[in-house]
Amino acid sequence: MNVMDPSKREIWRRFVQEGTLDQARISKRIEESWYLCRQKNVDPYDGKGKMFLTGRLLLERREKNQRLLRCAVPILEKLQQLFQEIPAIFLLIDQEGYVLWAKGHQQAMKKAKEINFLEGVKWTEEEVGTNAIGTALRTREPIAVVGLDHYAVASQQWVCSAAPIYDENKEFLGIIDMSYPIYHGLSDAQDYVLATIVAASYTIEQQLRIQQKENLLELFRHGFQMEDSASYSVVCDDQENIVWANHRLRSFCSSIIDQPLQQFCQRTWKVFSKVPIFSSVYGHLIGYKVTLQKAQDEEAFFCSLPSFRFDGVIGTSPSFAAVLRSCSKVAKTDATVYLSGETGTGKELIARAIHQNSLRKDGPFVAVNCGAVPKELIGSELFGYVEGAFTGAKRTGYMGKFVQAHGGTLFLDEIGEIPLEMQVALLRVLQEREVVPIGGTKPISVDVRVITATHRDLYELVKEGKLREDLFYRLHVYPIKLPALRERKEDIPFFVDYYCRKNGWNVCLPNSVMNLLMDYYWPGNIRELFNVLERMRIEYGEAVPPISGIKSMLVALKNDEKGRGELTYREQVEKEQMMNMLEETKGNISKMAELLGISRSTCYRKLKKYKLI
Ligand SMILES: Nc1ncnc2c1ncn2[C@@H]1O[C@H](COP(=O)(O)OP(=O)(O)OP(=O)(O)O)[C@@H](O)[C@H]1O
Repeated sequence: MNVMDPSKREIWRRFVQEGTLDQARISKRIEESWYLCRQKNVDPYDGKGKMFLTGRLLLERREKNQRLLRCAVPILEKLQQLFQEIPAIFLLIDQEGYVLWAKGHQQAMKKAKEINFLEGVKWTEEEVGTNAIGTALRTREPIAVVGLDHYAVASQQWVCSAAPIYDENKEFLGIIDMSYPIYHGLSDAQDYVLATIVAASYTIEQQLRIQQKENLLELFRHGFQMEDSASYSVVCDDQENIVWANHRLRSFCSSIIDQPLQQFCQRTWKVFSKVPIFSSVYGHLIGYKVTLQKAQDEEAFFCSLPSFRFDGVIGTSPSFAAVLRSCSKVAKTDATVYLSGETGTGKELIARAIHQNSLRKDGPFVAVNCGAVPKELIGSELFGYVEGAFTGAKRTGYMGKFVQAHGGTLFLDEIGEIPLEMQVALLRVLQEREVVPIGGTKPISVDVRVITATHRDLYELVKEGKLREDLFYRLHVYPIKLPALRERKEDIPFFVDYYCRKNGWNVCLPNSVMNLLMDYYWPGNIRELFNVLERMRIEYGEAVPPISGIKSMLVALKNDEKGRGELTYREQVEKEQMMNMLEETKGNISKMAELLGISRSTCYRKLKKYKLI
């Protein structure tokens, strides 16, 4: 049918004025659309665009459709060049009918402006009546709408051809359109124009597929770099669908690929870090590198202990879960707790957790490392002294740790280091709940819960004659044994995650490094593990640490440890103190001796003994 066919105007007039339609003279698609427009109360005498997106909203919509724009715009621009003699415009429309992009011949753009056929306008059947864009949007089929096929007068001077675009998953993305005001040079050319538009939409779809494959390859490349990561790592596309998962995660869950990240995580996993990945060719966002953490075990554990709070790593080991279970039971009571466990296993942290979960939580928590206090001062440190009690005593006297802890908890670490003569006094305080400061006569009542700890077996100390048996029974009321780190190796990755999170260390530790950490003996336990991680952080920053470097770090540590093994606990504490002083005074021995309150020659002797000079 000729675009100018005058009989068509009569068909249209009779439909909009009298409601009758000569169906033989009009295509099925147009007929269907006209009825729809009438049902939706579209004004046939208007049809100009009315619904616009403002600048920011349009930008957001373009952002959302950037993938489509990136593939379609170069092809539409190519078409425009090919048709440059013709006063036409080319448009890209999103899934909801908003014009994302429009460009064309100046003359056609001017005419389009008169009917608000511009970027940002909503060009659907409901808004402007039957038109190629709106009808293709509804039917998802290519269509040419010519002159009086348009339901509303505003577009009746136009010939428009539109075709839908689908992505690789057959999902509808939008429409491309070529429109021109009725033009004699192109009469009856609408079929050819439509064919061109359909071919262009096919080319865009191919381009989308190619880019999708390129992006996927790039995402995989990022994934392969994390294959050996000791953490649980995934790579997602820009829509946050998982496209790749590392070996460690795949060994947990085999059907992870293609799942939306959020759906996969649910309550079992937590996102630990999420780093965007940009295309190396076009620079746009193509996905994310995501590190996950297991949430399930901690959550499951807390479900069974809803009221116990522990601000540290729990992990998945049954041995530590048992420790926390005991803590949650005893925390509610006032019983004296005895914590045993090697150095650095978290005894102090557990003592604090018991305090924080007890009724005394608003009172003080006072910790004393009995092994670090000179033997002759332990009495005054614990029980205090009155003014002028001994030479060198403070003029004001000193409130001992028992009194300081009144209403709260006193944590006596390395209780085995308390000299025997002081143990009698300690026993009395524990029995009477009163302290008499050194040099004083008046007892002071103290309401203190006592938690003690040693890194040695308490009963061995009794057998060796270093601990009074009666004191042993006073202290050994509720014993809790903390497992060594080597007995809870499965928790090491959780400690590593915890350390990284706490220190903002964004590193990808390969499996080989994590295996080394898990195989090490860890005589210094958690404290030592954190020290090693600290060294790794200083040495390698966010670069992947080489296995050889970590190996030699651990060998050096082992050698250090051998030397330390020959020292008593007190000597170890002293050595550590001297090392710190040496650093603080920058090797000035006179100053060091002065600070330590010992003679220069004693200082020399001790430095030699500990092989520090
Ligand atoms: N479960 C845990 N989660 C996080 N950090 C922990 C945990 N357990 C221990 N740590 C950390 O390890 C280090 C050693 O812990 P802590 O001082 O409590 O051990 P300890 O057994 O009392 O050591 P020592 O016997 O040498 O006094 C501390 O930095 C502590 O914060």
